Amino acid sequence: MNQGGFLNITSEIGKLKAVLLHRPGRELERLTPQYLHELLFDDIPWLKQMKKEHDLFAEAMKSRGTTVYYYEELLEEVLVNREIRQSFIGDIVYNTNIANLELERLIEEFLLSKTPKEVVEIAIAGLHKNDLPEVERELHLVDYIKERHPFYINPLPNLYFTRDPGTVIANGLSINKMKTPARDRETMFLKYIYKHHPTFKGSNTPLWYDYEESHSLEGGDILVLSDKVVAIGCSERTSARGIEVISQRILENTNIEKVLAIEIPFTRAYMHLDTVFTMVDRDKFTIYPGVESHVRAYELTRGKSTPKVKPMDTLEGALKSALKLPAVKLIQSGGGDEITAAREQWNDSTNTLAIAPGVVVTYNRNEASNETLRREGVEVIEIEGSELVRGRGGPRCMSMPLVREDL
Ligand SMILES: NC(=O)NCCC[C@H](N)C(=O)O
Repeated sequence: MNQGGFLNITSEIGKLKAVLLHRPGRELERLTPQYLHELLFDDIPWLKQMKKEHDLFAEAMKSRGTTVYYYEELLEEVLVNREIRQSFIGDIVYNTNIANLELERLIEEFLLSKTPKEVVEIAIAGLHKNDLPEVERELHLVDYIKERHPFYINPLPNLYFTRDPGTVIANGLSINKMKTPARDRETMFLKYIYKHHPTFKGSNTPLWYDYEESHSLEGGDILVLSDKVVAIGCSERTSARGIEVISQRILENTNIEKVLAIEIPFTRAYMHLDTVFTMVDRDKFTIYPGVESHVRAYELTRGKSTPKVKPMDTLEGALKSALKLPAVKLIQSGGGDEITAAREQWNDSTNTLAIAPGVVVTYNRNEASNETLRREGVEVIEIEGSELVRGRGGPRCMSMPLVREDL
């Protein structure tokens, strides 16, 4: 069924051929202590170092044959067309909640005077109130009340976690519905790329989910385990109904026969399934031991209008049965020490990115977890992540695979 189109993801571990990234930019320099929580950060990274680390991350993939695409370049190419640019600017302004038509018009005019590159930059880094040229206008109540908020357009510091707004499943794309307002606008960019970029558009690229739907679904929760099985975490960010809706669609329209819904504790430290559990080889997974006993798995199969649900006894049993494997290995992160495991999980030890079967990219700081993976026969490519990690995501979070070789 996977024919035509550019996108193809039929596993978590097939050789990675193309990936979508975002190189951290000026949006990170707009984080202040006051807005950290709202913008889903716990700390303020150093951008210059972050960029170096991100470039080395991209290089690690390129040197193994992966083509790297960047959000800002694709968007810029799309926005060269004036009509599309106008519509994009209209959508950005509409989504700002400025609630003042005159001001909205001024911002729209300001953005229309910018080049496609500048528009992309503002769309991602935000528009500080000081950046809009002063014009005489009557002040409305909303101007006074919202006066202290520094931005007309909020920055999107989480965009470098490209995993979350979009997910390729089989030959189609899910443009996800983000749970929090801080990340809402990220998904709109993907819609423009999907609709208008020559590499991505095409009638044979189905859309499995749309950000305009009502139930949250984030990419960090979606793991394409094989051409027949997808796992979706039910988490702080991804709703049970969102899982049902997308599952029924992929069960009806692809070769996928089962979706494993994996319930994890709803808490910030484990915001998505991939912060505690990732696939590293055909029958190997890494898992944060602190979460193992709290995880519940449900097997979903195609139903009439919504999937049939079967609760499973254990995660291990559910994986074995769905993947039709005689055994699976759950590799515990942290090298068997409870404190080390918790510390390293906070720094994304279990957020591995497989770039081929049994070959993963991880942060070098998670020494015990990396060592454990190696002992289990996994090749570990370490990258520096002292600044990148401050946004609370690892190599898997920072990548949106577009094309993998089938296994
Ligand atoms: N897949 C992931 O777990 N992504 C990490 C997202 C971190 C970001 N600061 C967030 O809270 O959404």
